[in-house]
Amino acid sequence: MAEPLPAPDDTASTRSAQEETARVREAVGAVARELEARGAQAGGAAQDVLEAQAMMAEDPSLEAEIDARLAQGRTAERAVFDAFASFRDTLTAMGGYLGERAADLDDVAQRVIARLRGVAAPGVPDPGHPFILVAKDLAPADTALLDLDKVLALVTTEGGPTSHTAILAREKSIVAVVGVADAVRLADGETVIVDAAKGVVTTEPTDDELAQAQNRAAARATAAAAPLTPGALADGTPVPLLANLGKPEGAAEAVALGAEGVGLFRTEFLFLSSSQAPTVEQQRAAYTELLAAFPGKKVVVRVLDAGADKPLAFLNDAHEENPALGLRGIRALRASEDILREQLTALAEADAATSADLWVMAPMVATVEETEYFTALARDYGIKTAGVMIEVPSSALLADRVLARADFASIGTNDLTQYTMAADRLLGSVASFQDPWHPAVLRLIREVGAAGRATGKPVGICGRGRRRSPAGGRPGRSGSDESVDGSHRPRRRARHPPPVLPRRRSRRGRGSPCRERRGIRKKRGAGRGHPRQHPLNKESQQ
Ligand SMILES: C=C(OP(=O)(O)O)C(=O)O
Ligand SMILES: [Mg+2]
Repeated sequence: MAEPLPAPDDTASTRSAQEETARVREAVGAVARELEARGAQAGGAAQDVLEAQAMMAEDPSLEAEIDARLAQGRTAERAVFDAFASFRDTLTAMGGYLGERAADLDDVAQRVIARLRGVAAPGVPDPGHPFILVAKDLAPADTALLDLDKVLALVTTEGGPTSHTAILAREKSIVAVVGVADAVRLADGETVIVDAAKGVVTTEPTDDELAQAQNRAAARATAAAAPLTPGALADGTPVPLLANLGKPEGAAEAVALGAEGVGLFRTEFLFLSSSQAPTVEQQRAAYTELLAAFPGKKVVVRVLDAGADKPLAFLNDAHEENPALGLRGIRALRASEDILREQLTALAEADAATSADLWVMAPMVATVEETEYFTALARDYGIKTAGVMIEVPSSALLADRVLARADFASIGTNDLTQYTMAADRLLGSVASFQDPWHPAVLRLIREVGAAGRATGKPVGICGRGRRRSPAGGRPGRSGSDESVDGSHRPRRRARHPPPVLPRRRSRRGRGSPCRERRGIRKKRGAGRGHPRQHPLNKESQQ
């Protein structure tokens, strides 16, 4: 990636405001179309991200900001530069997920300015051989179309867990470690090992370390190419690998990757992209498509989990200071029971039309009483297997009593960690607390496991925390309910919000090769300048 373009001079334009406006419109339109085209080429989450960037480029508020500057006699380049910078500051001040969108805005501005100047937009360099790309951050448009034969791994000095670089790297299984501030000291041509599983970049590796890294990468490549077998622990204990899906379209890929069923199907996608609840018919069609892909297999569907990171105006438009502690999940559904009843109707109808083994569960259940409420209602609608998610410490602590009423439980480690550690899962500044391997979280999980054993009820795990064990990214080796699909990445919901008045969005898609805010091992003072490439061996993900 080339250096960012120099800031345009702040001198008065020699063109008329109308001429400059026309130039800006042309450049912005061209950049937006190019981003859309790149998105269409990349598909998946990248498409959503790039379409969101295209929307950013053409945001009316931004246009007004640019026009105001043009009216003051600024050049098109300077007006774009300043208007985008002002938007960037707004987003940065908001922090967290939105703060991390600021980098996306920079990329759009750079592209528009490059267009206005008639030069190429900054992009990924091509040194003509495989290399490790070290950059401040990478534009989604570049991450989405990275040539993975050339780019062995990616290290960024900026960006957090919810940066688009991180999200897209996960989707493309790019070995990546983001937020490594010390990486500015890496020098061109230096050999390093990028270990995304540990989140560590090792400089000056010894021959032994290099050999070990190469062996691990080779072992993972072999595992990835091995025939699919049912999920099992190393000692042979069977643990079915169940997919984690956010749309029925992900089912075919999950099956191809060895999914033995579905451990979590998030139904939000049907709701979050529209201003009103989908009809029973629409829902039935979606659920039928999903269930039809898994004949005879277990498919766990979660009823709508709205609120907090997945706001739904038609369900709850009240302002809440702490939405994660507010009317969300089963609480919100209970307050709008007709929506829950319709969803259960559609699920029961889809179940009747297919031969999958449908299990239905409620999100954010905090009490025994809520368990009773949901399971009774679900059974009224003919749902044969009704359970709850354990993602609030109270239900983990009462798991024996919860499981006495439910047919099964599924531990949602994302929220269970958030609530146990009192750390907003969307907030980059407390991301280090979002560790499902924390002993406090593990203790709660042990409670639930013990309750499952005592009651003879199945207990699964459907959160997507950081995996520690090397699973080779191969579903059949994972031995857990980890996702093999990842369709609940950013594209899991409506289009990305424009930069003004954005909506909070959840981040998902963890358990990936990408690691955040990690360090450099064996630092050494090397020259500055970025980005740099490092021909080297690739240390693969977990
Ligand atoms: C699976 C979970 O639910 P979500 O991530 O959708 O909140 C969880 O909380 O672990
Ligand atoms: Mg949850």
